[in-house]
Amino acid sequence: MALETVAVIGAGAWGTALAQAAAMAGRQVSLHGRSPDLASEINAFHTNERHLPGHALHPAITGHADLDAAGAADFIILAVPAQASRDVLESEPKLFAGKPVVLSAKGLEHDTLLRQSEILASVAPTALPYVLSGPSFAADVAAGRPTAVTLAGADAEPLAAALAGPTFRPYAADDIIGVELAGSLKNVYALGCGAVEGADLGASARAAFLARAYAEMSRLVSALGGSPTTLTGLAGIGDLTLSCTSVQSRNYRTGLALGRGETLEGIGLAEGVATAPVARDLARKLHIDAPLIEAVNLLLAGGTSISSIVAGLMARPLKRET
Ligand SMILES: NC(=O)C1=CN([C@@H]2O[C@H](COP(=O)(O)OP(=O)(O)OC[C@H]3O[C@@H](n4cnc5c(N)ncnc54)[C@H](OP(=O)(O)O)[C@@H]3O)[C@@H](O)[C@H]2O)C=CC1
Ligand SMILES: O=C(CO)COP(=O)(O)O
Repeated sequence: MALETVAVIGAGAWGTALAQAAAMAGRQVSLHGRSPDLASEINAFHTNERHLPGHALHPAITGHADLDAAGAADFIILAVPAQASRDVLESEPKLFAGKPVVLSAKGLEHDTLLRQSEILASVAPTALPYVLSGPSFAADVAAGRPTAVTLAGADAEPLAAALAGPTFRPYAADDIIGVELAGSLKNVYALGCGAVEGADLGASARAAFLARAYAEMSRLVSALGGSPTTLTGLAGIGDLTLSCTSVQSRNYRTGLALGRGETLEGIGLAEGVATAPVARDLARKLHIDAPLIEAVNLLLAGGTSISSIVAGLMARPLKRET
């Protein structure tokens, strides 16, 4: 199967960074947003100042304000926010039929509780699903800083090779479920870790939160059919650590602001806010103990102080560490 040309749908920070990585890997890239002004900016100036300021984009990237040119691409990368993926897929389902589609949003769908690959399967059942996840900030990828990610799907090696460059290293994997859940859940935990920091609860509390988040995530991944081994890799502990410790993460910064009692304006997309109630509902449905996801939901709902949320967590019955 030819993998020379790629259409990246979603010209936000991540879509633009992945377009840059694909172009640096030698691919011809069409980058599809929804603003004619942005398409003109990409074509005339090779920049995306709104979503990825300060980066010179590779000349192999062309900007588009519709999906017309995407049909000719050998494979597609979908990079719109998790709650927008269905709309985009449903707007042009034939575009995805029979093609490799790399899903890169990190979130679970409201109401349906579906993962991104489940949404793709429901809209375009013949599409070939792949999931790209792992510790990778758009600005780092676009700047050509060394980044390693997981690319999960059937026989993912050729696609990994098509995206690999001197500074972008995808590792092929099989476990779509585990990789998707890890990418989605880490955003919820990043909110919690940010809040721990924002409320000045200390570095010990943050490390405890991170370790217990890993244990909780392992329970959920196992119960939902993923492999806990996936969590030992880039998409698991790699991304959880990055997002729970770096102020570059919008989810972490959102948690920081919540912990400090500040407003959330200007931080940008924090996928964990939409995914937190979905993760809670999934855990409850499966009778999985998920106290940290419950705690983050309490925090997001407002009306309960952080100190009483933390007191509730600390007062839970003592148990063996599993
Ligand atoms: N930024 C990062 O470092 C990383 C992000 N991700 C994931 O990538 C996904 C996208 O995030 P990111 O690019 O950062 O977000 P941004 O906010 O930077 O960009 C979102 C993009 O999606 C477009 N969009 C929003 N809603 C719709 C819609 N309904 N239909 C079509 N297009 C839409 C926006 O268009 P418009 O500009 O017109 O509003 C914008 O181009 C998220 O799931 C995130 O978790 C994953 C790894 C790293
Ligand atoms: O997923 C990311 C890094 O791997 C980006 O994190 P934020 O969406 O929290 O900025």
